[in-house]
Amino acid sequence: MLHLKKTKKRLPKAIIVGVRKAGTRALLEMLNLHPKIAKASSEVHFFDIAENYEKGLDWYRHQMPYSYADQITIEKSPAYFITEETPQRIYQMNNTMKLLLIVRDPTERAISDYTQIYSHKQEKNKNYDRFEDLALDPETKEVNTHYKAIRTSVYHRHMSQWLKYFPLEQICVVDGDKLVKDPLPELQRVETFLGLERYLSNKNLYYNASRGFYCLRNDTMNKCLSDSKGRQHPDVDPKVIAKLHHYSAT
Ligand SMILES: Nc1ncnc2c1ncn2[C@@H]1O[C@H](COP(=O)(O)OS(=O)(=O)O)[C@@H](OP(=O)(O)O)[C@H]1O
Repeated sequence: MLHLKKTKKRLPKAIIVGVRKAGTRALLEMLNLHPKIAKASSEVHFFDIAENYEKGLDWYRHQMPYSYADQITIEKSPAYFITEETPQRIYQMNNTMKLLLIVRDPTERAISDYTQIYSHKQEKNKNYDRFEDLALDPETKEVNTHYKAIRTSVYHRHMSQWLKYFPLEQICVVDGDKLVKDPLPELQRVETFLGLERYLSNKNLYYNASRGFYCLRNDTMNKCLSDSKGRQHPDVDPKVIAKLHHYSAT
């Protein structure tokens, strides 16, 4: 009881705003190994879903974990990054909010996004188009810039909305490809950005060869992320990949 008295639900001081399929869950879970971080377990979707936003800040606070005064509450909702209203809404709540954005090679991210939807369709025994057929315009055979998985990967377009409200110093961009290969340096950059003492070390991370990813450990547990992370991507026609790479680079 005494313990509970010291804790309460607090609004986040940092938010992982996206990008979907870039490693948002890995980033949140890894940061949560730090004793000064308290994470909201599920995606809250407060700022991007009108129905939730209308419930107000008390509702939002209620979705947060209990935390001590010296902890940083953090939530992740990857759809925030691409939802136009979100930057202004976060700014209105707290213009000192620290924003974390994790990105990944845009073409790989688009294929990962496709793979998630494909896998959900398969679970329901539904057919789904090939990635190539969605990613290219059926007539011109050029990149289909209307396809959502491709639009989401145009990071600079979404970023410009955030920069209308927040200075770059308030946005920490994490390299999702580096977080997969060698997570600690990325995590240490985030610790510094959040004003936290260095705590995370290689003791908190171990490579699991069968998963092909780093997994997490502290004094009481060790765990890998769920199987929905690290799905096998389809073999995509290299010509389509080349077109997408070219599109991202221009
Ligand atoms: N340590 C570790 N373990 C497992 N997975 C890891 C890890 N680090 C990064 N990733 C990558 O995270 C990708 C999923 O990204 P998100 O968590 O942002 O997806 S989601 O938007 O919340 O659905 C997921 O993408 P896919 O491989 O395409 O499934 C992973 O590559």
